[in-house]
Amino acid sequence: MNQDTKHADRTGHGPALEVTDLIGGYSPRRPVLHNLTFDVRPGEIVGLIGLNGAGKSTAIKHILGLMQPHAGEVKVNGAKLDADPQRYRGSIAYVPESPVLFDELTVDEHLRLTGMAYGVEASAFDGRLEQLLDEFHMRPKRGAFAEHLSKGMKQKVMIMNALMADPPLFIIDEPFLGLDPLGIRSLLDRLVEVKKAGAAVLMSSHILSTVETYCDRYIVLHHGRIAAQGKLRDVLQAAGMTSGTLDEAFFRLVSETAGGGGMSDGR
Ligand SMILES: Nc1ncnc2c1ncn2[C@@H]1O[C@H](COP(=O)(O)OP(=O)(O)OP(=O)(O)O)[C@@H](O)[C@H]1O
Repeated sequence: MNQDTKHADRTGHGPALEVTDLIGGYSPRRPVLHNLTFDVRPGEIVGLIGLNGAGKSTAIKHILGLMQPHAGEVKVNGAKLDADPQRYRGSIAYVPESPVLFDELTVDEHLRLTGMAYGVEASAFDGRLEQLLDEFHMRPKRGAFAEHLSKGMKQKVMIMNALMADPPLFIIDEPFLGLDPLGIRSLLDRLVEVKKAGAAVLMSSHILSTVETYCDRYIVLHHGRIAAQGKLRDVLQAAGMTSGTLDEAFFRLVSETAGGGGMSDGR
């Protein structure tokens, strides 16, 4: 199958991720997320941005199915978690902010485990493994136990696992922490590739210049609400600006004294 149509065929024509009126948080009496509605479609990278404590990780935990919505719903690849957990979970690869690896497994073994968990065919596995080892400069470490890797190398293994799984939806939380400049470049190059191949990517990051350059749309979370979403012009408009950078618009939106926090649902 042609790379360009592969993910689109797997996901049909609907969004890879659909979040509707999501209210959520850690206690039903004190919701952290208030009526979040957004989607991520095949072939796009969407940036999720917000200050510390805005609710980005909480939103991601709801999307991953680690937390139950108080109200509203999340669909991945057209499926709700309770209705079709296999399709839901099998459609997501998640790269967390802090790497989570098995200390006693090697780099190769992690990738093999991921390949098996996501049903990667043996014929595709070897090619992907060799390519990832080269792209992330991890060939010399392929036999090393995870506990003997540096912090950035551990993060690279998490990213390589996600790329090995090659799912319709990538959820990536602050991926640049700890990565060296070559690692950041490799990741960004690959995100552009997977997007072109029809995957959907939701990426949370505080590096707004990179988010602006690489993301097709943005979601600005502020105090658990969507303060703006859409393309740069939509975010600028929500911030009361007609031109400027994402960074400038973001600053206006989240700075209480500047009268930020206006709502917009532009696409
Ligand atoms: N385990 C938890 N139990 C209770 N409240 C939590 C828990 N984790 C986070 N919170 C609260 O939820 C709110 C949103 O936090 P969240 O971790 O989603 O923010 P974030 O946007 O990911 O921030 P950061 O940029 O710092 O990672 C904060 O008020 C935080 O204190």
